[in-house]
Amino acid sequence: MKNKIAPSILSADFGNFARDVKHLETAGADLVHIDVMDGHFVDNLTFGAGVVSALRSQTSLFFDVHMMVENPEKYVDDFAKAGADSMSIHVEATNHIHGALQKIKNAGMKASVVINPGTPVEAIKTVLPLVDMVLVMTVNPGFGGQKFIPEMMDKVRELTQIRTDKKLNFEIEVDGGIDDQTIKVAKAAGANVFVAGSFVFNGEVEKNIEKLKEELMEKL
Ligand SMILES: O=C(CO)[C@H](O)[C@H](O)COP(=O)(O)O
Repeated sequence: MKNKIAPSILSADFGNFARDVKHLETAGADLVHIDVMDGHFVDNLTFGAGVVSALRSQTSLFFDVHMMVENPEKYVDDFAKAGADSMSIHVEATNHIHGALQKIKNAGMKASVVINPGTPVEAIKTVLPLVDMVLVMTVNPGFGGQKFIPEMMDKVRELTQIRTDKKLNFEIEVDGGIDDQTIKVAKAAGANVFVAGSFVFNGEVEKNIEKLKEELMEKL
């Protein structure tokens, strides 16, 4: 599967949000990772569909929206209208994960399921045939700048094996603490979509994305 770098705009300059998002295209990003937080599912608040809609005109890059909100199924139509290309929802955030993923697909977006560090792969086994991507959190969600949890790689390896055994096609994304070292560990385990916030936005964005891509090309 193609390796993709997905900068998390949680670490962008909120005072120059449009400029930072626009810049990601020329800086070599493959996706824009957009962290939506509601102050309930996680202890932080960010932005909603209105901001996504405003950013849509800034770039043609794929909008990978990560919903850290309770009952995300309530917002599917709003984000589809705002121009989201995919919506990732937590299995821990809804009683209706299968129906919520179907709703996302019916709204014309790619559907992705997310598991927190404390949640086993077992919890999402029944929806794997339905999803375009699985997001394995490599930190507890809510804040950027946390340390990568290496034990999560067992889950990435387990998902890679299930995908082969069941002949499924979902991508595997990792999110949290991804830098020029941990990206290699995640790739070796089987991930192909790498979310990086602080590593990308701390310093020169082009150089940081280039560094991550170089590390992906290195032989392990
Ligand atoms: O989902 C997130 C937090 O909940 C962020 O996308 C993630 O933490 C990225 O930030 P960093 O690369 O700084 O760890």
